[in-house]
Amino acid sequence: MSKTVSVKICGLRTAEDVAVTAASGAAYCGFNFFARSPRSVSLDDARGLALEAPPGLAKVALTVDADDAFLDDLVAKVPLDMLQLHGRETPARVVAVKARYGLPVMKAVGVADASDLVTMEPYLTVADQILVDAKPPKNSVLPGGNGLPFDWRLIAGRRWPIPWMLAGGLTAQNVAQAIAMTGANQVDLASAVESAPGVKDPDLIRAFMQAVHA
Ligand SMILES: O=C(O)c1ccccc1N[C@@H]1O[C@H](COP(=O)(O)O)[C@@H](O)[C@H]1O
Repeated sequence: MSKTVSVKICGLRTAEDVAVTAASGAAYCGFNFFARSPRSVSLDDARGLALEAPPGLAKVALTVDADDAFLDDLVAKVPLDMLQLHGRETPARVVAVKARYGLPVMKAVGVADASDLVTMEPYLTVADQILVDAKPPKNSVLPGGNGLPFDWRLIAGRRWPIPWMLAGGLTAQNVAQAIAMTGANQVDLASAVESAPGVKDPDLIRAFMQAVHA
C-alpha cells in the first residue's frame, strides 16, 4: 500500500509560486526571512503572499537566529501556521519562542554524522517538529538551502517521537529513494524546484510532486 507523504516547498517569493505550490498538492509553503538567502522575502511581501495562500496550505516562516524584535514584527504582520528555526537556536530558545508566539515550532538540525543525531535529542522534547536537514558545507553562507543531501543511511530505520521532515538536496530524481531509505512521511526542499537561485519553476515543482506521489 502506498503511503501519503507531505511536501513543503520552501523559499516562495511570488504569487505564482504560492498558487503552483498549492495546486500541486503541497501541504506546506515556506517563506524565507534569512536576508542573505536568494530566497528571502520582506515582511510586507510575505504578508501579501500569505494572505493569498488557500486554506489547507500551511504557511511556515523560516528564520535564522532571529531575535524577539524581528519575530514580534513577523508574527504581527504575516499570518502563519508554523515557525521554522534554522539557526543555532538552543532548546531553551525553542521553548521561549513557542511560549511567546503560541505557534508550533519546527527546529532544523543539520546532519553530517552520527554525532548530529545526539545533538538533535534535546529538541525532541521541546519542538513540535524536527527538520532533519543536511549540515551546510563549511564555506557556505547559507545554513540550509544548499541543495546537498546527507548520507541517508545515518537515519535509516530511525524513528522519533515527534513529526519530522527530511530535507537537503532532495530532487525529483532522488526523493523516492530518500523516502524508501529513511521512512520519511514529510519532505522539504528549495533548490531543486528552481531554474535559478530564488526563482521557482512551476514545471519542476509539478515534477517533484509527481515523483513523491508516484
Ligand atoms: O533555502 C535557503 O536559502 C535557506 C537559507 C537559510 C536556512 C535554510 C534554508 N533552506 C532550508 O533548507 C531546506 C533544504 O534546502 P535544499 O532543498 O537543499 O535547497 C529548505 O527546504 C529550507 O527549509
